[in-house]
Amino acid sequence: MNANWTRIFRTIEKQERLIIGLMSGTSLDGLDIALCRISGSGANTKVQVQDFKTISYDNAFKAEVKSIFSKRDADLQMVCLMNEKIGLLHAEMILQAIEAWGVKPEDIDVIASHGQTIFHAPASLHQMPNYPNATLQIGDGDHIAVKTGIVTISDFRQKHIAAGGEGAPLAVYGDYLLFSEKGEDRVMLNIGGIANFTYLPGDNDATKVFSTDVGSGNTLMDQFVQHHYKGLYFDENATISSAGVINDSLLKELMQNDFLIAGFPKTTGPELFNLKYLQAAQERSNTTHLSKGDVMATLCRFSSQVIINAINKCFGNNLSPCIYMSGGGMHNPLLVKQLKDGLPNAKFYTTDDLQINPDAKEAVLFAVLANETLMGTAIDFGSSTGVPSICMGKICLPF
Ligand SMILES: Nc1ncnc2c1ncn2[C@@H]1O[C@H](COP(=O)(O)OP(=O)(O)OP(=O)(O)O)[C@@H](O)[C@H]1O
Ligand SMILES: CC(=O)N[C@H]1[C@@H]2OC[C@@H](O2)[C@@H](O)[C@@H]1O[C@H](C)C(=O)O
Repeated sequence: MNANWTRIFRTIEKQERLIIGLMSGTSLDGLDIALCRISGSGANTKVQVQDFKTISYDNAFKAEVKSIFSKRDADLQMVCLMNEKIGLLHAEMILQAIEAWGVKPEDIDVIASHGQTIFHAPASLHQMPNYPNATLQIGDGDHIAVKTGIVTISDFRQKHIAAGGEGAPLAVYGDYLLFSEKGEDRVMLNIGGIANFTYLPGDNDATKVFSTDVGSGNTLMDQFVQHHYKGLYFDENATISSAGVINDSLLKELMQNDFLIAGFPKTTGPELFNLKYLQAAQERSNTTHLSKGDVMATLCRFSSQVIINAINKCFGNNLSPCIYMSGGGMHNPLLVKQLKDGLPNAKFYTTDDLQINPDAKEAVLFAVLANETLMGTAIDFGSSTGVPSICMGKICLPF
């Protein structure tokens, strides 16, 4: 038998597995690396985050990824080259992180690699008859496995599509396994480039659980800042947006999109929410003359309003869910204030209150998905929620 399988069987038999979860999201800021101790599986999963680090991408690399990111006319050779380059870079970053933590590669059982999404095209977005839901993550897992010598599970989203989903959000699985709590209606709200949430009903009924994207979290604000403010990558602490004035006409036009009124679950990306989307809304509302600060103030309000509307739609205005935030947008004070003002009945927390560092949460969820790939059994999420009962990921062997 190939010795890789002996190793995988030993991993499966262990009481506790050391799994590295990786996430590199739509913000393209860097690679999140979470070293997780995971025991059990399914509803008995226990995770302890032993170490966490985000290793930033340098500007030249960000520019390379941006040249092919969510672009319909991307250079195909560059896509091909970047598939290898991202895999190699992620492997180097993992080795750098574990060296800093004093951990040896042979102590790690598995790496769970999300890769870098470069295009997300659910049927609702591409609107091409006779083509399925589609999504593409690059940064090949074999490079990570070979360079680190660690079994790597990668490319989680394809199985979700094969089983009838849109390839996202995958947070639903880990959120359900780690954070469901009897007696408490929970919303696990992640404000990354795209904002999404998982609904966890207090009766723990898996058939009611779902996860959905709601719209732009930070991506429109980030894109606007990067385009108009030389040298800035995002609106740190909402300095720019706080100084601007919300323009109601522009806000109203930003809210006019079929995606925002479609039912749950649904997914999207910067393929929809981009500077062209903003430009079209500005033209429709005659606000192309608006100051940069006022545009930023309006974009921040747009992000908070789509989140508020989606949570209200899920709970009705009178219910009082507990909202556990994660993702970079929870560090934006203006956005969070608007959420709190707009959802006065909700109680706000962060996943820190559930012992998971909010910046690490998505990387941890991929570690949990890899644990399920090895150990899990199907969970019945019912037929109505768009959450297929499956294990995901491709196993890449080191030799
Ligand atoms: N102090 C801060 N003030 C304002 N915004 C912030 C702050 N810190 C982080 N952010 C926002 O968070 C973003 C990074 O978020 P995050 O790392 O969660 O994104 P991501 O993982 O790439 O997204 P996704 O979940 O869509 O894949 C930054 O680009 C910025 O917009
Ligand atoms: C296709 C893709 O990469 N989608 C990401 C993105 O970032 C946030 C949102 O859009 C979410 O749908 C998803 O990531 C998280 C981790 C998910 O699948 O749950």
